[in-house]
Amino acid sequence: MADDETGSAELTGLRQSIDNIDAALVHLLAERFKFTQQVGRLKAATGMAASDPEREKVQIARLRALAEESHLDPAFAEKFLNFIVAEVIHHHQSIASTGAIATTDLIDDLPDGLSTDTDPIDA
Ligand SMILES: O=C(O)C(=O)C[C@]1(C(=O)O)C=C[C@@H](O)C=C1
Repeated sequence: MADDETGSAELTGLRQSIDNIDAALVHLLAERFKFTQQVGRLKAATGMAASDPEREKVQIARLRALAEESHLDPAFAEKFLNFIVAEVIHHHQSIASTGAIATTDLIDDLPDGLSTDTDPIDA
């Protein structure tokens, strides 16, 4: 087989694994947002604040340590968590003020390189 054919077959195989992982990430995020939606309802019903900076500090420290163990850039892990948590807080605020997650809500201050124009919850 010519080198370019070998390379292209290998690329296809690698992309299959990447696609599987991307699918798993979407499923995991969907489950996470289902749970945070319940947290948002609980917080709204009991008058708790949407955000909890102390909890976030613990989560960031834990994820940075896990990232280091796994040879993932800890700064990326922190940025990724912050991105998700910012969206969750937005949802919590929507639930508290309207009783529902506003699908038109967008995050304005995204970390560099991250952007969204859709809501992660397909409610
Ligand atoms: O644990 C909470 O209190 C949440 O609201 C969940 C969550 C998260 O997404 O992990 C979101 C916002 C808080 O600031 C901290 C954590």
